[in-house]
Amino acid sequence: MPMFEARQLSCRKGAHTLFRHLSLQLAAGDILHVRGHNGSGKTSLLRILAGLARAEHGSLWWQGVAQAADGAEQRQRVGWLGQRPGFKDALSAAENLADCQALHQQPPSAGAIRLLLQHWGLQASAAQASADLSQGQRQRLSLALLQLRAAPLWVLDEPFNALDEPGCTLLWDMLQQHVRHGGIAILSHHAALPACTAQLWLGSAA
Ligand SMILES: Nc1ncnc2c1ncn2[C@@H]1O[C@H](COP(=O)(O)OP(=O)(O)OP(=O)(O)O)[C@@H](O)[C@H]1O
Repeated sequence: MPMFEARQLSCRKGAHTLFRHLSLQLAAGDILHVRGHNGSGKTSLLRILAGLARAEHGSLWWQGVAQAADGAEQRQRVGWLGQRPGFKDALSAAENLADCQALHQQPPSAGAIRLLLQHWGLQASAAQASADLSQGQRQRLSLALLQLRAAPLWVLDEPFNALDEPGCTLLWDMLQQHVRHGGIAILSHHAALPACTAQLWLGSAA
Protein backbone atom coordinates (compact mmCIF):
# COMPACT_ATOMS: atom_id res chain seq x y z
CA MET A 1 0.00 0.00 0.00
CA PRO A 2 1.39 3.47 -0.84
CA MET A 3 1.86 5.75 2.14
CA PHE A 4 0.59 8.80 0.28
CA GLU A 5 -1.67 8.86 -2.72
CA ALA A 6 -3.39 11.49 -4.86
CA ARG A 7 -6.23 10.24 -7.03
CA GLN A 8 -7.56 11.90 -10.15
CA LEU A 9 -6.74 15.48 -9.21
CA SER A 10 -7.94 18.30 -11.43
CA CYS A 11 -7.16 21.98 -11.05
CA ARG A 12 -8.55 24.93 -12.94
CA LYS A 13 -7.48 28.55 -12.66
CA GLY A 14 -9.67 31.03 -14.48
CA ALA A 15 -10.22 29.73 -18.00
CA HIS A 16 -7.26 27.33 -17.86
CA THR A 17 -7.19 23.72 -16.76
CA LEU A 18 -3.72 23.26 -15.29
CA PHE A 19 -4.02 19.49 -14.91
CA ARG A 20 -6.69 16.83 -14.78
CA HIS A 21 -6.87 13.13 -13.83
CA LEU A 22 -3.50 13.51 -12.12
CA SER A 23 -2.72 10.56 -9.84
CA LEU A 24 0.42 9.65 -7.92
CA GLN A 25 1.48 7.11 -5.35
CA LEU A 26 4.43 7.50 -3.02
CA ALA A 27 6.00 5.12 -0.54
CA ALA A 28 8.11 5.85 2.52
CA GLY A 29 11.57 6.88 1.30
CA ASP A 30 10.38 8.49 -1.95
CA ILE A 31 11.43 11.90 -3.25
CA LEU A 32 9.18 13.20 -6.01
CA HIS A 33 10.57 15.94 -8.24
CA VAL A 34 7.82 18.07 -9.84
CA ARG A 35 8.93 19.88 -13.01
CA GLY A 36 7.28 22.06 -15.63
CA HIS A 37 7.56 25.40 -17.36
CA ASN A 38 6.67 28.66 -15.64
CA GLY A 39 2.93 28.78 -15.06
CA SER A 40 2.44 25.05 -15.66
CA GLY A 41 0.86 24.57 -12.22
CA LYS A 42 3.62 23.29 -9.94
CA THR A 43 2.78 25.60 -7.03
CA SER A 44 -0.94 24.96 -7.53
CA LEU A 45 -0.36 21.20 -7.36
CA LEU A 46 1.94 21.39 -4.33
CA ARG A 47 -0.58 23.51 -2.44
CA ILE A 48 -3.26 20.90 -3.10
CA LEU A 49 -0.95 18.07 -2.00
CA ALA A 50 -0.15 19.99 1.19
CA GLY A 51 -3.83 20.52 2.02
CA LEU A 52 -3.52 24.29 1.54
CA ALA A 53 -5.85 24.45 -1.47
CA ARG A 54 -8.72 22.36 -2.76
CA ALA A 55 -8.61 20.47 -6.03
CA GLU A 56 -11.59 20.86 -8.31
CA HIS A 57 -11.86 17.07 -8.38
CA GLY A 58 -9.93 14.25 -6.80
CA SER A 59 -8.81 13.13 -3.38
CA LEU A 60 -5.78 12.64 -1.14
CA TRP A 61 -5.12 9.40 0.74
CA TRP A 62 -2.77 8.75 3.65
CA GLN A 63 -1.98 5.15 4.58
CA GLY A 64 -5.09 4.00 2.72
CA VAL A 65 -7.43 6.50 4.37
CA ALA A 66 -9.17 9.26 2.37
CA GLN A 67 -8.34 12.70 3.74
CA ALA A 68 -10.94 15.37 4.51
CA ALA A 69 -11.49 17.65 1.51
CA ASP A 70 -10.83 20.78 3.59
CA GLY A 71 -7.17 19.72 3.93
CA ALA A 72 -7.15 20.02 7.74
CA GLU A 73 -5.88 16.46 8.39
CA GLN A 74 -3.34 16.74 5.63
CA ARG A 75 -1.88 19.99 6.98
CA GLN A 76 -1.22 18.26 10.32
CA ARG A 77 1.31 15.91 8.76
CA VAL A 78 2.83 18.18 6.15
CA GLY A 79 5.99 20.19 6.50
CA TRP A 80 5.39 22.99 3.98
CA LEU A 81 7.95 25.31 2.47
CA GLY A 82 6.46 27.87 0.10
CA GLN A 83 7.46 31.07 -1.60
CA ARG A 84 6.30 33.10 1.39
CA PRO A 85 8.18 32.44 4.63
CA GLY A 86 6.27 30.80 7.42
CA PHE A 87 8.06 32.69 10.20
CA LYS A 88 7.57 36.03 11.88
CA ASP A 89 9.73 38.83 10.51
CA ALA A 90 9.75 40.73 13.79
CA LEU A 91 11.26 37.78 15.70
CA SER A 92 14.87 36.63 15.53
CA ALA A 93 15.80 33.24 14.06
CA ALA A 94 16.26 31.85 17.58
CA GLU A 95 12.86 33.19 18.68
CA ASN A 96 11.14 31.77 15.61
CA LEU A 97 12.66 28.35 16.33
CA ALA A 98 11.55 28.55 19.97
CA ASP A 99 8.05 29.51 18.80
CA CYS A 100 7.99 26.47 16.53
CA GLN A 101 8.99 24.17 19.42
CA ALA A 102 6.12 25.56 21.50
CA LEU A 103 3.62 25.35 18.63
CA HIS A 104 4.37 21.68 18.09
CA GLN A 105 4.38 20.87 21.80
CA GLN A 106 8.04 20.03 21.88
CA PRO A 107 9.93 20.55 25.14
CA PRO A 108 11.77 23.87 24.99
CA SER A 109 15.42 23.18 24.24
CA ALA A 110 17.91 26.02 23.83
CA GLY A 111 20.55 23.37 23.02
CA ALA A 112 18.58 22.00 20.06
CA ILE A 113 18.03 25.53 18.76
CA ARG A 114 21.72 26.39 19.11
CA LEU A 115 22.67 23.24 17.17
CA LEU A 116 20.19 24.03 14.38
CA LEU A 117 21.43 27.61 14.09
CA GLN A 118 25.01 26.34 13.86
CA HIS A 119 24.07 23.66 11.34
CA TRP A 120 22.42 26.24 9.04
CA GLY A 121 25.17 28.84 9.54
CA LEU A 122 22.82 31.28 11.25
CA GLN A 123 24.48 31.58 14.63
CA ALA A 124 26.07 34.99 13.92
CA SER A 125 22.73 36.51 12.99
CA ALA A 126 20.59 34.51 15.42
CA ALA A 127 19.60 37.56 17.48
CA GLN A 128 18.66 39.99 14.69
CA ALA A 129 15.11 40.38 13.38
CA SER A 130 14.39 37.79 10.68
CA ALA A 131 13.25 40.65 8.41
CA ASP A 132 16.89 41.75 8.23
CA LEU A 133 18.27 38.37 7.11
CA SER A 134 19.42 37.92 3.51
CA GLN A 135 17.26 35.89 1.13
CA GLY A 136 19.53 32.86 1.47
CA GLN A 137 19.58 33.18 5.25
CA ARG A 138 15.78 33.40 5.26
CA GLN A 139 15.60 30.21 3.20
CA ARG A 140 18.01 28.55 5.63
CA LEU A 141 15.79 29.60 8.54
CA SER A 142 12.73 28.13 6.77
CA LEU A 143 14.62 24.86 6.33
CA ALA A 144 15.74 24.84 9.98
CA LEU A 145 12.07 25.27 10.98
CA LEU A 146 11.07 22.41 8.70
CA GLN A 147 13.76 20.20 10.26
CA LEU A 148 12.60 21.07 13.77
CA ARG A 149 8.96 20.29 13.01
CA ALA A 150 9.62 16.61 12.09
CA ALA A 151 6.60 16.09 9.81
CA PRO A 152 6.44 12.82 7.83
CA LEU A 153 5.51 14.43 4.48
CA TRP A 154 7.49 17.39 3.18
CA VAL A 155 6.06 19.50 0.37
CA LEU A 156 8.64 22.02 -0.77
CA ASP A 157 8.07 24.65 -3.44
CA GLU A 158 11.45 25.59 -4.98
CA PRO A 159 13.44 24.80 -1.82
CA PHE A 160 16.80 25.45 -3.53
CA ASN A 161 15.85 29.11 -4.19
CA ALA A 162 18.44 31.60 -2.93
CA LEU A 163 20.70 28.91 -1.43
CA ASP A 164 24.43 28.99 -2.12
CA GLU A 165 26.31 25.77 -2.90
CA PRO A 166 26.93 24.78 0.75
CA GLY A 167 23.27 25.54 1.46
CA CYS A 168 22.19 23.22 -1.39
CA THR A 169 24.41 20.48 0.04
CA LEU A 170 22.85 20.95 3.48
CA LEU A 171 19.38 20.71 1.93
CA TRP A 172 20.30 17.52 0.06
CA ASP A 173 21.67 15.97 3.24
CA MET A 174 18.49 16.93 5.06
CA LEU A 175 16.31 15.39 2.34
CA GLN A 176 18.31 12.18 2.35
CA GLN A 177 18.10 11.92 6.12
CA HIS A 178 14.34 12.55 6.04
CA VAL A 179 13.63 9.76 3.55
CA ARG A 180 16.13 7.38 5.22
CA HIS A 181 13.94 7.66 8.31
CA GLY A 182 10.80 6.75 6.38
CA GLY A 183 9.66 10.23 5.34
CA ILE A 184 8.41 11.36 1.93
CA ALA A 185 9.44 14.54 0.12
CA ILE A 186 7.76 16.27 -2.82
CA LEU A 187 9.61 19.23 -4.27
CA SER A 188 9.55 21.50 -7.28
CA HIS A 189 12.69 22.66 -9.03
CA HIS A 190 13.37 23.85 -12.58
CA ALA A 191 16.60 21.98 -13.24
CA ALA A 192 17.34 18.25 -13.22
CA LEU A 193 18.04 16.79 -9.80
CA PRO A 194 19.96 13.66 -8.91
CA ALA A 195 18.71 11.06 -6.47
CA CYS A 196 14.97 11.67 -6.74
CA THR A 197 13.00 8.42 -6.90
CA ALA A 198 10.24 9.81 -9.14
CA GLN A 199 9.62 12.71 -11.48
CA LEU A 200 6.40 14.37 -12.59
CA TRP A 201 6.34 16.76 -15.54
CA LEU A 202 3.42 19.17 -15.68
CA GLY A 203 2.44 20.28 -19.15
CA SER A 204 -0.53 22.13 -20.50
CA ALA A 205 -3.78 20.21 -19.91
CA ALA A 206 -6.09 22.57 -21.79
N1 LIG B 1 -5.60 32.50 -7.77
C1 LIG B 1 -5.41 32.44 -9.09
N2 LIG B 1 -6.29 32.96 -9.96
C2 LIG B 1 -6.10 32.88 -11.30
N3 LIG B 1 -5.03 32.27 -11.85
C3 LIG B 1 -4.13 31.75 -11.02
C4 LIG B 1 -4.25 31.79 -9.61
N4 LIG B 1 -3.19 31.16 -9.04
C5 LIG B 1 -2.44 30.75 -10.08
N5 LIG B 1 -2.99 31.09 -11.25
C6 LIG B 1 -2.47 30.81 -12.58
O1 LIG B 1 -2.26 29.41 -12.68
C7 LIG B 1 -1.09 29.15 -13.45
C8 LIG B 1 -0.17 28.24 -12.68
O2 LIG B 1 0.40 28.94 -11.58
P1 LIG B 1 1.45 28.21 -10.64
O3 LIG B 1 1.94 29.24 -9.68
O4 LIG B 1 0.83 26.99 -10.07
O5 LIG B 1 2.57 27.80 -11.68
P2 LIG B 1 4.09 27.31 -11.47
O6 LIG B 1 4.29 26.13 -12.36
O7 LIG B 1 4.38 27.12 -10.02
O8 LIG B 1 4.87 28.56 -12.05
P3 LIG B 1 6.38 29.09 -11.81
O9 LIG B 1 7.33 28.06 -12.39
O10 LIG B 1 6.39 30.36 -12.62
O11 LIG B 1 6.56 29.35 -10.35
C9 LIG B 1 -0.49 30.51 -13.80
O12 LIG B 1 -0.85 30.84 -15.13
C10 LIG B 1 -1.11 31.45 -12.80
O13 LIG B 1 -1.27 32.73 -13.33
